[in-house]
Amino acid sequence: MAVESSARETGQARLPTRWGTFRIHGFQADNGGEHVALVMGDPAAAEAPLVRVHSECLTGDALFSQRCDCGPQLEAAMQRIGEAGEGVLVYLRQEGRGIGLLNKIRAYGVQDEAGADTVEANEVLGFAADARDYGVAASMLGALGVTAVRLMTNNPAKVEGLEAAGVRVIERLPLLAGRNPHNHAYLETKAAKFGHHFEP
Ligand SMILES: Nc1nc2c(ncn2[C@@H]2O[C@H](COP(=O)(O)OP(=O)(O)OP(=O)(O)O)[C@@H](O)[C@H]2O)c(=O)[nH]1
Ligand SMILES: [Zn+2]
Repeated sequence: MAVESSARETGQARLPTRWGTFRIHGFQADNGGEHVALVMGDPAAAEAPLVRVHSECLTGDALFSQRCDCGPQLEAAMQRIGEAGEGVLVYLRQEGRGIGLLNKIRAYGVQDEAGADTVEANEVLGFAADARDYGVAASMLGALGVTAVRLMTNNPAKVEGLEAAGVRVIERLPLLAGRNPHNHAYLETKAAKFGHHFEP
């Protein structure tokens, strides 16, 4: 995926959900990528609003896959923003840690057939273990008037990536949801190889 460094807003609308009514803002990245941000309250006026930067996972977010923890994390983040009455969910279309949906499915196949873990499978296919870039997320937050955040994530590379892109991460808030027998080994690999924090 070509590196995306900035995005411009293309339109916005009401988005009622189970957790309250957000405004959905559409963004187009400089390489044509399409991303959205769900906004509740007036995060631009807050010192450091609650923010989730969520990487697209069609299988987990929309198709109820239990191979990962993405769907329950997405729900938990939206619930927490709804309870707070203020915050931003940046939904980044960086499927499969940036390699895309079809390559992620190939990587799942390598995991199933060759016993590779999530990192090894990407490497077998010639990809970086994590090909994501957070420049576009920083650009979207900036367009929404947000420069400092309380970030819901377990991933230290996401904190570093956002800070390198100019977002001040005041606090990291754990987002523990959706552990199950099918994703246990995947989550252990994330902790061992990417340093994800899974302590409560
Ligand atoms: N290439 C690849 N991508 C995967 C795999 N499993 C999940 N993903 C993708 O990984 C991304 C989510 O990354 P995670 O590492 O689970 O979580 P994170 O966003 O880095 O960290 P959190 O903020 O704590 O959720 C989504 O884009 C998923 O589609 C896999 O086995 N291979
Ligand atoms: Zn997932």
